[in-house]
Amino acid sequence: MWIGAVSLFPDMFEAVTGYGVTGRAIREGLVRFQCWNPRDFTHDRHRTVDERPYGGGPGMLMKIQPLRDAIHAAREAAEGPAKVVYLSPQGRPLDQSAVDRLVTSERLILVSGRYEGVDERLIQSEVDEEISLGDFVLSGGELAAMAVMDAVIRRVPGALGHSQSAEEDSFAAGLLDCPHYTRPEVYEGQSVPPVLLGGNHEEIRRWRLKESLRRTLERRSDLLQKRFLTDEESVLLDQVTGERGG
Ligand SMILES: Cc1cccc(C(=O)NCC2(NC(=O)c3cccc4nocc34)CCCC2)c1
Repeated sequence: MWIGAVSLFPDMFEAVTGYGVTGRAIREGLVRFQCWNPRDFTHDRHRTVDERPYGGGPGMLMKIQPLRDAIHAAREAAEGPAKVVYLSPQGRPLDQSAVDRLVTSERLILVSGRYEGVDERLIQSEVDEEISLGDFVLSGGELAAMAVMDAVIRRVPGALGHSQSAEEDSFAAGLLDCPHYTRPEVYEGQSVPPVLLGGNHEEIRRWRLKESLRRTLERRSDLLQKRFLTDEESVLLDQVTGERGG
């Protein structure tokens, strides 16, 4: 997989390219990453990347020409059709289904905004889709771009090696994760659920699934609305509902 980023702060991406599973996937060449800074595509002495908004108002917008030229440079380097994603609060909220869709595009170009954003005509002419990290104010799109990179790279076959995490399975299956426990057996007077100490793997699997369903019902019942339940999950959810006096 090839990922290009367009950002005024390329060094920020070290947080993903330099650490953990994502860092290793890039180091091992499973994923190739390159970043382009619009400032390198300016032609004036002050290397200007921002511009006043028509109609007045506070703040600045990103200048069209440096951004457009940086995106075109990324397209050229992609050496094939690339999906251009603009990270923006006006975008479709990022969720696992969006991640699973993005990972099918062999080449992604992630564009991060700064200042108050970018000219709408740049979005119309260059951007395939807008994605949002959530409904809050950020200083730039880079953290959103890195969240997309992390989630997408984890889904590249081979990136997780043998340590496919349990979280991966449960959330990818549309449920919240079950509670986890490790040593010591008693911590501040609280002990570990006995089933986890018993070594009966089928019982442990069912307990974890039931606790995932309980937690999802308690904290994110919206996730249950849009998820098909297997027979086993329906039975376990009924038990949970009964235990809640629901
Ligand atoms: C709710 C709301 C309404 C209006 C503006 C803003 C806001 O935060 N505007 C500032 C910018 N925000 C983001 O880029 C950004 C923010 C949040 C999630 C994101 N997911 O991707 C990119 C994201 C846009 C241009 C530069 C930074 C937020």
